[in-house]
Amino acid sequence: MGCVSLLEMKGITKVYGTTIKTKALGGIDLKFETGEFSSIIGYSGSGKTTLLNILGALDRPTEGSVWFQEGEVTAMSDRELADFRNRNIGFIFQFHHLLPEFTALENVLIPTWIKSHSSSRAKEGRAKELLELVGLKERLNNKATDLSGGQQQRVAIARSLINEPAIILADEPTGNLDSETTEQVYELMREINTTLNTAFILVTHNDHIAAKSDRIIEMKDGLILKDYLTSKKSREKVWEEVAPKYCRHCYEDSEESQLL
Ligand SMILES: Nc1ncnc2c1ncn2[C@@H]1O[C@H](COP(=O)(O)OP(=O)(O)OP(=O)(O)O)[C@@H](O)[C@H]1O
Repeated sequence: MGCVSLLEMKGITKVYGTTIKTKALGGIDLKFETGEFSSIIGYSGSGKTTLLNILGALDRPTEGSVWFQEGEVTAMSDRELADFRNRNIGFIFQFHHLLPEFTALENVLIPTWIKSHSSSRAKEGRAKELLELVGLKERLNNKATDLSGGQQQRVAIARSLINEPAIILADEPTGNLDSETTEQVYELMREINTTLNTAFILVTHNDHIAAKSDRIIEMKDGLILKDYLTSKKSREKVWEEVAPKYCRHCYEDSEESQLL
């Protein structure tokens, strides 16, 4: 049984631990399509990161299956998984995991050291183009440690794109950035989404970013509480419903907002 969506999970559960067990995901079915820009939201401990890690084949579910187009990801060996991830999925994390002593250009090229289909000159050319796309044309040869937090995250975004993945998974990509840089990083992800048709799935606590997504998936206790497919027109309406729980600015003093 294949799948026609870009990425699909069927009946996914995840239990951590052997003696003390924590059920992080309680049976999830989700489909993601090419070019979708989705945000996963929910309180701390609701299972967002666990879900993202399973979607990205960084972790295996306890039960259920994950499909990428026609192939079953959960049936792959660890070696096949590593190759699958490298070819199809880009990752952006809150802490960008750049190699500090390497330049911006070298950091972007790291994923290509494993996947070597094109010539190194072509790859370097593409890495330079991507660094230009993220506004770092003048910083190619700066070491990662000599860049600001926002610039480092831009390098991480360029790096996530180097193997032309169909999908980018981002866990709190703006978690440690100020609001202006957050907005710039969001705009950049959107530009990539529209120009390259790359699907994005973000785990975010940032209500501005979630509010602008095409789709908002709300999790609670390891389950999908709601899955809002929004058009530009309906986005405001959806957010009016979701915001009372997640919008820090609207409900700064509420007990629930402290959990975010
Ligand atoms: N490696 C692990 N071992 C044991 N339990 C874990 C592990 N990772 C997560 N959990 C538990 O699984 C549940 C879901 O965690 P997860 O990190 O997916 O939630 P989250 O919604 O991403 O939270 P946050 O917003 O705080 O990052 C939580 O109860 C958490 O304590």
